[in-house]
Amino acid sequence: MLDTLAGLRLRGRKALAVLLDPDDFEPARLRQLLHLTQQHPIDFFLVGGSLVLTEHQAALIALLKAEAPQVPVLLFPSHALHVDPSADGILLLSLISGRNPDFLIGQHIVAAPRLRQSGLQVLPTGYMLVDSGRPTTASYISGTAPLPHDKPSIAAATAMAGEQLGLRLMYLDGGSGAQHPVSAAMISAVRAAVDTPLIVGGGLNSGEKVYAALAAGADVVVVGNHLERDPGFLADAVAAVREATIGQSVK
Ligand SMILES: CC(C)=CCC/C(C)=C/CC/C(C)=C/CC/C(C)=C/COP(=O)(O)OP(=O)(O)O
Ligand SMILES: O=P(O)(O)OC[C@@H](O)CO
Ligand SMILES: [Mg+2]
Repeated sequence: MLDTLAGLRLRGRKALAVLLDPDDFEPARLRQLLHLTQQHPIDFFLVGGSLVLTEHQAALIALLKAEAPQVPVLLFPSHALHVDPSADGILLLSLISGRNPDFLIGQHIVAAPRLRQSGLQVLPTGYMLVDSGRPTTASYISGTAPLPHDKPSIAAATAMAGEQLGLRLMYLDGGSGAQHPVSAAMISAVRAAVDTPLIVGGGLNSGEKVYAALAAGADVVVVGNHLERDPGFLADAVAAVREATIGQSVK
């Protein structure tokens, strides 16, 4: 999976990941979305939420595997308890924008033996929360301050340090339902600072915002909340990803 992501970047091919929150799992609505992905294909499912209060994660993954077996499912965990061997891989997040040891290394120690046993592909990911205009669940739950929105150079140095420590992907996240997505200036500063694939998400609720994140240097964009509310957004997001891929190849 890491090679697939690195390959996307080398070929200038942009990718779309759809985030599904187990706590919002409604099988009928999910089937409708999965049906739409046949017309508008996506690259990955991310499964996770800042809390995961319900027991729906396994059922959600089972439904994805049954109805869209060709799309890889990556866990996007907020806690060691969320390791589930029925997915294909896991974004093993280290919250490098924060200074909470539990989310830098603590949860990882608790998860390590089960993770090894699970056979999941591990994708070591430098996870950076970025201020998006209001407190987000992820920053509240992790007890960390996000990176300042208007300081691309801090984000770039943070990503650089993450890469030097061996992390293989970087994820800039404005947080679920962000008021302002991560800025183009910050995305391009991080893009210039590291060679890893770059994932960007949070508040991408229009085709224009998806395109802008990709044009600034994201390799993968994540859409969650807005798609849960309006499945019709899938067509716009897929079109924006295709356009950004074409834009990349004519550069
Ligand atoms: C080591 C393992 C297996 C887990 C720890 C993983 C770490 C360090 C997580 C970083 C901190 C954190 C709370 C991340 C949240 C990531 C996530 C799943 C975001 C999506 O959830 P939201 O959409 O923000 O929340 P809602 O549930 O409110 O929609
Ligand atoms: O739900 P949205 O705002 O699309 O954000 C997706 C993801 O990046 C949040 O962690
Ligand atoms: Mg959510």
